[in-house]
Amino acid sequence: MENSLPLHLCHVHKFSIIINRTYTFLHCIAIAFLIYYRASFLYQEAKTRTTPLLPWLLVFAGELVLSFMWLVGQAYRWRPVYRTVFPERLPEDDNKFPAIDVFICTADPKKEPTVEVMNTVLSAMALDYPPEKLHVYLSDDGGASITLTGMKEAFKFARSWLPFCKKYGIKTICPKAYFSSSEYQYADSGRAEFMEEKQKIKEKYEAFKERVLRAAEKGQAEDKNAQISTGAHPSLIEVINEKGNEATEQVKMPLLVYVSREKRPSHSHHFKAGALNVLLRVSGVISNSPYMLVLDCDMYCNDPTSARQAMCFHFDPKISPSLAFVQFPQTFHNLSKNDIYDSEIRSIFRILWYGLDGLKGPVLSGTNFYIKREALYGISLQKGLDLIELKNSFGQSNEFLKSLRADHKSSIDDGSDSSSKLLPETKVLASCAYEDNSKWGDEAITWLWLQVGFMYHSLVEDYFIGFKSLHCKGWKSVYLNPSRPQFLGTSTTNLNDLLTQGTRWGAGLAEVLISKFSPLIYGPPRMSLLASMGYAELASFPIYFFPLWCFATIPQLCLLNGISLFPEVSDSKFYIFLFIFLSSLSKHLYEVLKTGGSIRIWRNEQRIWMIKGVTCYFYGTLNAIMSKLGLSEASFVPTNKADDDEQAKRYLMGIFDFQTSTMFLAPLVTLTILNIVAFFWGVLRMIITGDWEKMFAQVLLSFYILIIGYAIIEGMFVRKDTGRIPPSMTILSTILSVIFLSLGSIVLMY
Ligand SMILES: O=c1ccn([C@@H]2O[C@H](COP(=O)(O)OP(=O)(O)O[C@H]3O[C@H](CO)[C@@H](O)[C@H](O)[C@H]3O)[C@@H](O)[C@H]2O)c(=O)[nH]1
Ligand SMILES: [Mn+2]
Repeated sequence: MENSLPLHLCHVHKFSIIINRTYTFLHCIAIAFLIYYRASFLYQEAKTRTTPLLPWLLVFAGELVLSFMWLVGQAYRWRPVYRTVFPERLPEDDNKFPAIDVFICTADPKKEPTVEVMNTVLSAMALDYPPEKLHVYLSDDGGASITLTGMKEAFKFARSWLPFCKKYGIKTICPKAYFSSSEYQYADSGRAEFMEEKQKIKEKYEAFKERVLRAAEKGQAEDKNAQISTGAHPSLIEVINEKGNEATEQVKMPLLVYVSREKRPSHSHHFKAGALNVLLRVSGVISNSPYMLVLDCDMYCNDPTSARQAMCFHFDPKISPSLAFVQFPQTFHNLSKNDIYDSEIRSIFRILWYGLDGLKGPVLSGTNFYIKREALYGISLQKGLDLIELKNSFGQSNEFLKSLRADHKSSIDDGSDSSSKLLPETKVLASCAYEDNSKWGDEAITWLWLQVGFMYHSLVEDYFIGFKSLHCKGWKSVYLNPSRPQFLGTSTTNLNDLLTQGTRWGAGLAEVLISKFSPLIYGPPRMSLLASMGYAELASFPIYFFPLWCFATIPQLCLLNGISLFPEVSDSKFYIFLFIFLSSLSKHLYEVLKTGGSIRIWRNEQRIWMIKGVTCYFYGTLNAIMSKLGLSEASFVPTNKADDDEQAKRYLMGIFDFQTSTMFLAPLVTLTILNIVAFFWGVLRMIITGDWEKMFAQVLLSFYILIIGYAIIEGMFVRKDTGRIPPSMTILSTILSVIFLSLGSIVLMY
């Protein structure tokens, strides 16, 4: 019986497909008309033209970029699919399950508080999976003693926490979340024994937390002058489970390993991708599980069943051979109902990934995925392998090379004491020099199979490896978004963090876009055109800066100079523009509403798209170009996961916090001022001349920008709190707009 029932189902959403394709068709026709209208202007004789060429060309270029983005984005709308799984149909015998290594990365104990990181560790240890098949590795790029101390404390607490979760079938397996959730308050509250035990565990948790916090305070003082500030430290690997204690242990515990790789200023450490590659090697010689779960340090497991859910796919012989990973969405515990910054990155996880799942599979999303080890090694482990080739690719460690053999038994399986025998080897594997003369992270395409691990080419290592090393090589992925969030993380909830993160993503994506791995060039020979288009839209996201800057400045400048850029309202061609404008807005609104959103969420998404477009996408593209020219170096500044009360409060109340750098504020405020001036001038002009048709489109555009960006006007003129836009910024931006207007008007005259 067991075998006849499917482990998972895939539903194609027919209704969405019909709506989406009809919309694509109609919008396409309208865009064709638009292009025809703009292009025919160029064939007019110069003398008969009523509009100067330059602004016309700029706006046309902006429209072309927008149309291109829209077109490649249709890939996501072509065939969205939704999946369900039936973990209860998996084999009952624990022995049949493959082992899983969990990789958790942390980098900076100041930005990533140790107690939170340990909560993630504890939640991963408490996954509903045979404990002897679960191995949890924490990579500590900060090399901070507090993290190691924290792990030892966490392990002690896990001895009580894991049995408690198991005994009572606790769903919220992250202790911090559990003790502040309703599951704690109400579940099973009738049973005295349960309540008593729960109280005891809570006390133990509090004590654990206290110890870690105290150690952190002490550690901060010690670390101040030590290695952590220089970013250099030797490698340190420690297996936390004390050997010999196992017999006395009441419950079996998953293996817990601390890994801090060596860091030297002379060696580029390649940020998270570098950390993950070290984890791959170290775990390779210790547990060598065929599957891995990758987690950011702030992404805790919110449900014990994700591993079994993922296995529903990895167990299916029909799709398993080509399946690289199962991706769960990133979901967050700190979101406000009025998510003004779109911290949820809503469209990605609620719309786009379903679309890709119907083509080739979702993009690897950095965290929350169960991936096959073999897919990351870039070779088929079954085949006979040449030793020299292997050393050239994987480095010199014989122990590690042994782990590549299909018949290899990991040191854990064969019962040998991993901590004493293998630790010297793991130190070598975690050293800076190990990757010299190897293919780890290498993006060269000299020989198709010669790339190993996570790629170093881009700051969005997740996107890049998913594209280049997995999907382009024929691997597939699936997207699973069950109604109960399986993982919950901390999202950026203030403007400064959001834009800093956005700039990093923008730079990473633009890096890929302008490289030889640009999805539209590198993709189509290796995967379907539609899937390449999906990847291309993401990679091109940063270039939204161009149309957004054009549309926030050129029509306004022209308006102030009495130059019309769009057809008059009485001209039938005006309706092409109106149709395109309204059709894109309403399609966006439809998608938001269909996925459970509201008009307010739609407004928030429009606004944050504009804000990011003129700031971080612009700077991201700039960074990518600079680093391509060798003028600057990439940097990965981890986001802040410690809460700032004042900023968090503002976010929860839906109020923008403008405490960010001039670099981000100046463009926002300048463009807003420019649009205020243009709008009022335009209205005045309409009233005075009585001719409202000629400039209607331009006035409407400014009006739209102003109502969507009203929060900025409020920040400048209405608010008095510390999160407002400082008056000095308003003055600076006014000066900038005057300069822009004067220079622009001079250029327009020629
Ligand atoms: O040198 C570094 C820098 C970062 N990290 C870790 O990488 C993770 C992600 O960093 P975070 O600061 O949270 O960045 P986000 O922008 O929130 O991360 C998103 O974007 C990254 C790519 O830019 C992906 O790797 C992440 O999975 C994705 O959640 C965290 O666990 C960090 O500790 C390291 O291990 N080493
Ligand atoms: Mn993060």
